[in-house]
Amino acid sequence: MVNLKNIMPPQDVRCYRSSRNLYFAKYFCPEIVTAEKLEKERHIKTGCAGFDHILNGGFRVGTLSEIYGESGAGKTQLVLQIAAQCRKDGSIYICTEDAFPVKRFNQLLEHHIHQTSYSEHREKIFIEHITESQDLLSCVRVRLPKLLEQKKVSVIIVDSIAAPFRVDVTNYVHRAEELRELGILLINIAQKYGLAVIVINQVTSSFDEFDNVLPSLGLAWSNIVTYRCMLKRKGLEVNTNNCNNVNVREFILVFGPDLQNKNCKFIIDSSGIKTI
Ligand SMILES: Nc1ncnc2c1ncn2[C@@H]1O[C@H](COP(=O)(O)OP(=O)(O)OP(=O)(O)O)[C@@H](O)[C@H]1O
Repeated sequence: MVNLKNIMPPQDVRCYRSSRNLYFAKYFCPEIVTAEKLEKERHIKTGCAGFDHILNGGFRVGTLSEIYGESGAGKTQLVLQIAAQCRKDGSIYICTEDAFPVKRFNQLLEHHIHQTSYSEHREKIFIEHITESQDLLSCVRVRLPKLLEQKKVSVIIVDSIAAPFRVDVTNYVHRAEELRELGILLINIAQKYGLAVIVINQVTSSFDEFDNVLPSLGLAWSNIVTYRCMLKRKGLEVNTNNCNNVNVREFILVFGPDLQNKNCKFIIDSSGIKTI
């Protein structure tokens, strides 16, 4: 596994940072995502057939997807599984809360990757640990483009996007501006390098009319997200196969420009996520 901190900024990005106007011209004009364009794009599989079916093949390359849900709903499990089954190209995993869960990732690799390519695959995941919003922005502005010029990567995961922006928020306008810049930078990267960006978001203490928890970071962030999925804990249900109680969860596609709102139930075991 490779630490992103060792990667130096590219010359052109350093120039753009010194000139605010040029910087805005380069990074704040993302291409418009049309339905025709989406149709041609590749998908990053989730490693779970039921989820891929709802997402019409997986998370789309060139877009920014969000997975949100309460604690223990399985958000980290899902993104680890996505990183574990990206066999051909690498993945970038940015942790903003806990350390990267190596044990869980290795457990998933054993199920998704053949033993012979196990160590080779471990070399293809680039891990960064960032806790401050400014550090996250600087990583996305500078280190990610540098790395992506050198390595083929198919997915960037941020676990979670909320943590660096939830500490000591006093200036909400400034936070909204930072989130907007971050979102646009990530979408530009997704389109330029042909990869999918998947971020985990936490929930607020508010509920919608159906008693579902709401994602944090507000409207400023919601407007940037292309696909939004929710994971939900449903509680214990009897498994008809072995008559034991299993912890059932639900995957819900909340919105996507070209997809219907659908949902499915799933469980988590050592091999990962399975729809039921
Ligand atoms: N190997 C495993 N076998 C069975 N269940 C597992 C396994 N690994 C994880 N789980 C289940 O997944 C749940 C945790 O999922 P995960 O950490 O992905 O949740 P999360 O939504 O990311 O939570 P948080 O927001 O607190 O990080 C655990 O409560 C556990 O029930």
